Amino acid sequence: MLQARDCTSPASPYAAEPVKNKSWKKLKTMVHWSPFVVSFKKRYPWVQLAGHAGNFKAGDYGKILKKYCECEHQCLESLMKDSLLRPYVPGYYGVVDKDGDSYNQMDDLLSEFDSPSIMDCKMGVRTYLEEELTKAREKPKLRKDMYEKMIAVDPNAPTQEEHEQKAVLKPRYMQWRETLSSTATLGFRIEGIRKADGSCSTSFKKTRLKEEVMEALKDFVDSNRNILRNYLTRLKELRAALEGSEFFNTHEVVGSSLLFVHDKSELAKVWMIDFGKTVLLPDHGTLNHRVPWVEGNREDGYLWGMDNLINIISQMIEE
Ligand SMILES: O=P(O)(O)O[C@H]1[C@H](O)[C@@H](OP(=O)(O)O)[C@H](OP(=O)(O)O)[C@@H](OP(=O)(O)O)[C@H]1O
Ligand SMILES: Nc1ncnc2c1ncn2[C@@H]1O[C@H](COP(=O)(O)OP(=O)(O)O)[C@@H](O)[C@H]1O
Repeated sequence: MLQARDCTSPASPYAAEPVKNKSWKKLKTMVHWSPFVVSFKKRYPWVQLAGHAGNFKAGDYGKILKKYCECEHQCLESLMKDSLLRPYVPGYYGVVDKDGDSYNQMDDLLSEFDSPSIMDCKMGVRTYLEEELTKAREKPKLRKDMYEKMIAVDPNAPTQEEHEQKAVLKPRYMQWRETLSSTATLGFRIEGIRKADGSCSTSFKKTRLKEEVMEALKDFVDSNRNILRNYLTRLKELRAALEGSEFFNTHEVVGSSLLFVHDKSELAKVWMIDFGKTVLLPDHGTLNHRVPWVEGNREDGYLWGMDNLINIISQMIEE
């Protein structure tokens, strides 16, 4: 597991000067935090565990700004009207313009915690939209960056042809990531963890087996069963809310994460985040979220992943 020294910094919503990142460039290997909290009474480092670099800035008190995405804006607006799911997503406060860019303003989920430990779990069996598959067939776009990311993990993963092209197609890369991790077999994967002691890791790309996931979760909560119990209660409540939610039943939820946050008071909560690839189904369609995906049915395996996550945590509590 990577230690804090392996995690690069800074670039934070609270940094006095934005770091000159190639914005939109992926951040995956970075966990950044900064002590430059300007708009908060209580000073705490803000952590971005995954996602696109340069995507976040500080918002009003207790709020953050995430680079505007129309899809996410629409979802968050609908979610604010979904009484069942609203408690499980960051409160949304509309679009804000800052320094020439537009942002979605939402609650900072870390603000109620004292030195929080954080985990990002990407939900579902599929991490790309069906339309990305169609696009890749109609207009194949070779991705050198994804080839580079692939060989960094496993130099033998690309095919002969991919080696020659030094590039791969996006769905191929995404599927490879799904089968390498627990996405394909458990319906969720750990993307990153930052613990209260400052240690952080995004090295879960090969965390695939149930036992490996359990090991990572155990380390995340420092073997504290009370915290696990609190997470379990929250996850079960969230699952019940999802099953009854109009929004959830009518949307394909892809690439969305559960953000786990706890602190030493044993307060432990989970929220749904990242709705950049969550889309309303056409023609009043609905999804079951548990049946296997076959191209065309748009199933995402979200609830199947949730069931597995709940079972794993239950087993950890019993053991
Ligand atoms: O995690 P790694 O292996 O770095 O791969 C990333 C993630 O899957 C991103 O999903 P997420 O944003 O949910 O983390 C995805 O962004 P999209 O959401 O745009 O599909 C990136 O696609 P590109 O942005 O096309 O590079 C892809 O390169
Ligand atoms: N509302 C929030 N409150 C606190 N942290 C957040 C919030 N939204 C996102 N984050 C942090 O930022 C990371 C990336 O968020 P995400 O929405 O997945 O970005 P992207 O769309 O760039 O993938 C998460 O793993 C989490 O650490």
